[in-house]
Amino acid sequence: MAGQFAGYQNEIYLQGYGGTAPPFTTDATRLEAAAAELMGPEAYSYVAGAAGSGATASANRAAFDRWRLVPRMLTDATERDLSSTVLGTPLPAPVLLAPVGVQSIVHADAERATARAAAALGLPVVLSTASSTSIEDVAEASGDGPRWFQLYWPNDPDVCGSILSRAREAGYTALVVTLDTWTLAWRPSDLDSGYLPFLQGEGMAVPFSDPVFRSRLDKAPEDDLPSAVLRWISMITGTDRGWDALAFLREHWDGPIALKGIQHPDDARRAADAGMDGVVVSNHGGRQVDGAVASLDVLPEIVAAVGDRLEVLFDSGVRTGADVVKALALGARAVLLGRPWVYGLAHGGEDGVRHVLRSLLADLDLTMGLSGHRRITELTPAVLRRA
Ligand SMILES: Cc1cc2nc3c(=O)[nH]c(=O)nc-3n(C[C@H](O)[C@H](O)[C@H](O)COP(=O)(O)O)c2cc1C
Ligand SMILES: CC(C)CC(=O)C(=O)O
Repeated sequence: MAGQFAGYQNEIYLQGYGGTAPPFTTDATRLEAAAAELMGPEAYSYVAGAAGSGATASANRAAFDRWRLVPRMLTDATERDLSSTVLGTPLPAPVLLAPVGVQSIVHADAERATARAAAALGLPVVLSTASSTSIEDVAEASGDGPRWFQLYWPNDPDVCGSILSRAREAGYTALVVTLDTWTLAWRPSDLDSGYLPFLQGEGMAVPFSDPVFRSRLDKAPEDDLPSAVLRWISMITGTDRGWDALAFLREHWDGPIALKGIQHPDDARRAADAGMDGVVVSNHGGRQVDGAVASLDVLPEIVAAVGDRLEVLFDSGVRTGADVVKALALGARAVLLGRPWVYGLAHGGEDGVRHVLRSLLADLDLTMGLSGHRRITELTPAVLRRA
């Protein structure tokens, strides 16, 4: 197990990085800057953008900086095993690819490239309902790789049931239900450019390939795109459903279910009361409520509230190996990574995503070892100090 991921460091040095594999950097900030040059300005603004003033997106990063690792010496951490099981899925490391919609605006290979890169490393993709590739096509690209499905919850029960059964059929094992985006937030950069990918039919592969959704339309999407898009958007927006409605999902999904976008311990308790298997503590990477609390700042209290009843996953702001260690030490069972691999996709399709993931895993592996930790279970709040 020694160097299972850290070996990528040697590979990079040996090939004289500067280098042969895209995207030519291992640093999250430079990666984003280089992606900005490659992507169209609208697509870049959409991916990088945040709600409002960007206060929550910045707060997500600042929260990591308030915690520091305290490395231990002579612990014999040369042999390391980062493996873990998350919502029933055995993983080589507790890292997942966060659900990210409309990947066709970033690279022509879109979700297929991402699925292949993740499968090569044994990390799960969480396929977005707003995917630009169908559930079945991504499953094929993912092959034997682990895959989960993220639901934007249609208020038409038959459409919802149809999408869920397709995902189960296609081998997606866990369901992530996103609750924080029942309507899009105020996003100034997209508003200023008037850019909303969905209105151009991007990110519609899941509903448009669904026979039950299609039966709800007067005209097929191929004949009347705007009406089909608006019909779908009207199905997934609104908060007409309450906590009781989770019973429907429990009935229609026989695998684990996690609720994404949880930021308050009482909501986490309600998730547990509703028989959910997990929550994802997340503020959607600062893309929804501007001024919302940093995701990492609420993680400890949510773990304290429900950590013994369900699995607490985490996202928003993870950029480095040390960030992963900090979130796991504060009680996260696993972390989801968002924007960085999307920038990798922009750079080099499958190779770019793989490079970003391998870089993060190598950094995580080395940070664990150099801090004196051999296993994920050794990460507790005791390995951190407040800065
Ligand atoms: C371009 C983009 C599209 C996203 N699409 C979805 C989506 O379809 N479903 C979802 O639950 N979250 C979506 N998210 C949110 C991510 O799953 C995740 O919560 C967030 O990106 C994590 O923050 P990070 O980017 O700082 O790592 C999206 C994020 C971005 C940047
Ligand atoms: C609204 C979604 C379809 C995409 C999303 O989650 C996002 O842009 O943050």
